[in-house]
Amino acid sequence: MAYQRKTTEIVRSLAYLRFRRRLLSGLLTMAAIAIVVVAWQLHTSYIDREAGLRRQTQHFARAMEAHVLYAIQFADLSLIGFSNAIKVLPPESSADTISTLLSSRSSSFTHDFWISFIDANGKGVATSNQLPITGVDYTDRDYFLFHKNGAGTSPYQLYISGPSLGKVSNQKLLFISRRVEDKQGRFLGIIVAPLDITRFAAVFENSRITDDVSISLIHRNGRLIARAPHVEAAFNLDLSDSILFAYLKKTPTGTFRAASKVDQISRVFSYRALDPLPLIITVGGTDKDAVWFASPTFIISSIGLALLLLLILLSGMFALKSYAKLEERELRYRQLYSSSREMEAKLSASEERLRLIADNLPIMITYVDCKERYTFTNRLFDQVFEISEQAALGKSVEEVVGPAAYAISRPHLHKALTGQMVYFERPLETSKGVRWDGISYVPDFSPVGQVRGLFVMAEDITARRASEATMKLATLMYENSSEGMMVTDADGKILSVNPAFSRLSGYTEDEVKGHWAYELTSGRQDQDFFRRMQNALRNTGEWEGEVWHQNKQGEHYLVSLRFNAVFDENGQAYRRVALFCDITKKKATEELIWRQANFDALTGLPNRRMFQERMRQEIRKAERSGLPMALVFIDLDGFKAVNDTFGHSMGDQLLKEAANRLIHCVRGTDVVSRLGGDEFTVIAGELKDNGDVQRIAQEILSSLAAPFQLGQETAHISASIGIALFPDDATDPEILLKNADQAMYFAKQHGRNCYHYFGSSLPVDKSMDIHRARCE
Ligand SMILES: Nc1nc2c(ncn2[C@@H]2O[C@H](COP(=O)(O)OP(=O)(O)OP(=O)(O)O)[C@@H](O)[C@H]2O)c(=O)[nH]1
Repeated sequence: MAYQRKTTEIVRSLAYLRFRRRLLSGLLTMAAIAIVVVAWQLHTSYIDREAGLRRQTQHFARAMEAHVLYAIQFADLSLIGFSNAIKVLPPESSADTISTLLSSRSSSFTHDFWISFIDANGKGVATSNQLPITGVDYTDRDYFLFHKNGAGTSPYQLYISGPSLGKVSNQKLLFISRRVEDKQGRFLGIIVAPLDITRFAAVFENSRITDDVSISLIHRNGRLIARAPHVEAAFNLDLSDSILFAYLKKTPTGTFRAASKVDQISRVFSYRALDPLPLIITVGGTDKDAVWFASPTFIISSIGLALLLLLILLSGMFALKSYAKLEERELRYRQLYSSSREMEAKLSASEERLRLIADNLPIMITYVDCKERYTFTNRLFDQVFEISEQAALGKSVEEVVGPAAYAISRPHLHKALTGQMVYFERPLETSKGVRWDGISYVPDFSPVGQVRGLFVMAEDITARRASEATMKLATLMYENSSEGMMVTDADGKILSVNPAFSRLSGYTEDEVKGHWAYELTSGRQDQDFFRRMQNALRNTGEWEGEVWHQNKQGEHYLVSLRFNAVFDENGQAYRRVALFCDITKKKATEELIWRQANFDALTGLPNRRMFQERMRQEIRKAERSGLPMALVFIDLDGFKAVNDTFGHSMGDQLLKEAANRLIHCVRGTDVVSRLGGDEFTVIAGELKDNGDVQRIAQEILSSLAAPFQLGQETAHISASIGIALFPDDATDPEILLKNADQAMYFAKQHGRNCYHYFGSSLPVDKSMDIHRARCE
């Protein structure tokens, strides 16, 4: 996922960058075009303005030309008039005459110029304005030299000299002059009109429509005559090396752009050569006042361009933003689409998995809608109800489960449809018998909280029900058994006991729970006993036996105990069940019976039966050890008389005393028995010395011969003893007894109070070896 997302982001970024690059180049192209268009427009505007300026300066130049020509012509007319007048004056006319003549007409002159007459010698004669020029030498003036020398070439030519200061007036003047001749053509002098150039400058100044306009009157010799503005500074400035004169060589009128030599301002100059006069009018103009960047065209263009650029920028940004949004949306859609596809695939897989799970679950799963109709069933459901899913879908619960099962389900169904979770158990008749199901109804809520159906799960609990019944029975048995029961863990720690155990031991379950089972024992058994028990439990899981327990009151009681192990699925014993039964009384009864059967009730000695048993045992022992064994048969002598004399009970008392004395006469390993009446036996085993039996017999004879104190009475008896040896005298116990009896008989026959050996190798009579008791 992380890798995919990263990849998507990279793709998006690249696309975005590509779009941005293209957009940027498009916008830059548009901006460049807009700038070019605006620049072209501005340029056109500039050209137009320049052309306008040219036209304007040309127009001005023509106007100024007219003005200058008019001023020159006007002054020239006066020159011509005075020239003709002087010409006709008599030669002897004095300077005063000429002065009068000039003065007479001075009122008709404007203040722009006056008239002076200079004689043929270059001396000032008179002026129209009464300036004292008489006698002033003008021979150095160019106009004097021109007219004097050039008389032959063009005697009436108007001469315009360069600007200069008046010698008398000291004013800035432009001199126009004519030659004056008499009728014979002799040179009389020069008539000069000094023109006040400030007048020109004033006219020029007044004619300027804007401050940046310059109007100049220039002489052909390169000297600047009059100018507006800066007339003072510009006067007589030498412009002969300026570009104007370069143009003049090409054409008498024209326009060019150049920096003014006077104020260094770049202007468009239009010039006009006032041919044939040696004068040039220049009018220079700038668009300074109509500042180019303040011009409407420029402003509009600039604003338009700025707006256009802004628009381009904004549209670019908008386009970028829109693209980013679009891309983002597209990415989102793509992710959504992808995730929805993934989700769809997951859902499909999940649905398949769910179906797989549902079909393989060991429980029935269905979905029932609000109308109690199945919309989903799993395989087990179909198998149990022996119906295909297709057939089950759309069918009602009652139709599928049958009226009997439905009658049980209906109230639960209705309860679940109210929104409650329901669990109940229901039997179902199937073709395989009765099946019990634990059924859960889980309501399915719509997003608005309404129950729109039920998830139904039915678990087969037939076995559990049966097991529960068994358990119930087992519990009943456990609780009501007369046998004590105890459950421990594998190590013997008590987990539970039943009431019978409590009755038996006096302990309640709480008192023994958690204790070790061996704590109940009385301590009568040794460690070996418990070790054997543990081994048996470990090896077989079972043990059975009798154990002495101690109850709560401290009393010991014997229990018959049976341990059985309960194994887990791994075959390990994890519980042990013990059954207890108090056998103390039974055991006592058995003991009594046994004692009664095997012991003499009067003396407590083994009786004949026990004697025989012990005989067999001793014979086996003798056989194993190879040591001889002796059977000593004792019969009391004169006992009947004791009975008869002192009574039966005294007889009994004597018998008991006799038994006691016998026990004291024998070794600890020897067995003393009473065969009945006044007959006793001693089994003396493992005889290492032949004298052992003899010593016993002697001891018995003397012991029994001693008087018996029976209450207030004293009784005297003796004993006759017969001895038979194993294996010498017999190997069979019965024969051995018979032989011993027989030997005793012979002892009795031979005087009593003695013992006699039975010897099998001797004739009966002779084999009898009678021994008298020491007391004899
Ligand atoms: N007091 C008493 N007498 C018994 C018991 N059993 C048997 N007797 C009697 O013991 C006597 C035994 O008889 P005998 O052995 O002939 O008497 P005895 O006087 O010893 O005779 P000999 O053996 O020949 O010396 C009989 O009188 C029995 O009645 C018993 O348990 N108690």
